Amino acid sequence: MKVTVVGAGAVGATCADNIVRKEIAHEVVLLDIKEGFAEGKAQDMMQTAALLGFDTRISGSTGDYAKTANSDIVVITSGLPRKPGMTREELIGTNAGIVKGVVGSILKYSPNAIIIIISNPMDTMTYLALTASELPKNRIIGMGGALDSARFRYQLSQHLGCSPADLNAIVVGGHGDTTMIPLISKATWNSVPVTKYLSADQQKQIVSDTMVGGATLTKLIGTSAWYAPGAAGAALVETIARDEKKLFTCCVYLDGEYGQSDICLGVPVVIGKNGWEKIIEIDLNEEEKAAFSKSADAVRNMNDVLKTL
Ligand SMILES: NC(=O)C1=CN([C@@H]2O[C@H](COP(=O)(O)OP(=O)(O)OC[C@H]3O[C@@H](n4cnc5c(N)ncnc54)[C@H](O)[C@@H]3O)[C@@H](O)[C@H]2O)C=CC1
Ligand SMILES: O=C([O-])CC(=O)C(=O)O
Repeated sequence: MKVTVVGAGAVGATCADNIVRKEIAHEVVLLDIKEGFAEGKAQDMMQTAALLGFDTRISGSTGDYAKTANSDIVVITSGLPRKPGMTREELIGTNAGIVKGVVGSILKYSPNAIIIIISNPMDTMTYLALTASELPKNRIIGMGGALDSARFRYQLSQHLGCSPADLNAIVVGGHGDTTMIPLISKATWNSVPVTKYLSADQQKQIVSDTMVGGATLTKLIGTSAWYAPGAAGAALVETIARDEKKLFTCCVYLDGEYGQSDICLGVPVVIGKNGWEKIIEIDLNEEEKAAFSKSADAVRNMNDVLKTL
């Protein structure tokens, strides 16, 4: 199994580090356009092998896509992160060109790769990657919901005083401050609905803190987060590499599911060796359905911006 991570910045390097530590692939290539940056980070990670005892090989490359040839999975993290006060959507002008170029270069050398998109605005970048590449829809996966769901479980665990591992909770819809939908009505703590233990005010707080999870960290750190985003990217790589058939919320192409078409949006999917293999349609209540449709409208408006660039 060979994995390429494009973008050796905060998210890309963390994702690669998780992949090598867990020996998810036998070979990892880290690629960046900044001269020497990916090579340096790869060497630094490789020097942890003797300390941590893993056998994965990681190497770096400055823009030489030949080194990524025959990758099974490619994670795209290249592009600008937002600064405090910005929305993810504001990154579209710069990141669309980067993502489109990277997808083209990757496919020249790895025509069979499954591609995971992390660069923001992620829902629109996933749609762009799919429409520009014309790959089968199952091979393009946007990473956002896996992260947002982990943040939702974190927020719930803080209020419930429990382990996030004992919680089952997902976020669907877009990966934007106002477009994501934490499904609190469906969240359970060891199969008991969490709503049984939380006041209406607490529930409201948890939902809104989850939605601005990325913005909150961007304000605290000065740039956007990377530990959980990198770990979420690696979790998707692991599920594909090991054909685990795990359920994650991912941004995938909808063709009538959830009442939406010609859009990539976050829904629960089964992930395995073929990429995303099956969309799971859960029953949303009226409020959740309305939120999903509003989220789709906002993402569709961003997709329309692509035509003007
Ligand atoms: N979908 C999600 O859940 C998340 C998305 N993100 C997004 O991921 C992206 C990366 O974030 P960070 O790693 O924090 O940024 P960063 O600035 O630390 O790293 C980005 C890297 O991309 C490289 N790059 C730029 N153009 C490139 C090209 N054409 N080819 C190869 N490499 C190129 C840069 O040199 C830089 O090293 C941002 O767009 C950010 O908004 C970040 C966190 C979560
Ligand atoms: O907040 C950002 O801009 C980066 C991101 O998508 C996240 O951490 O959720």
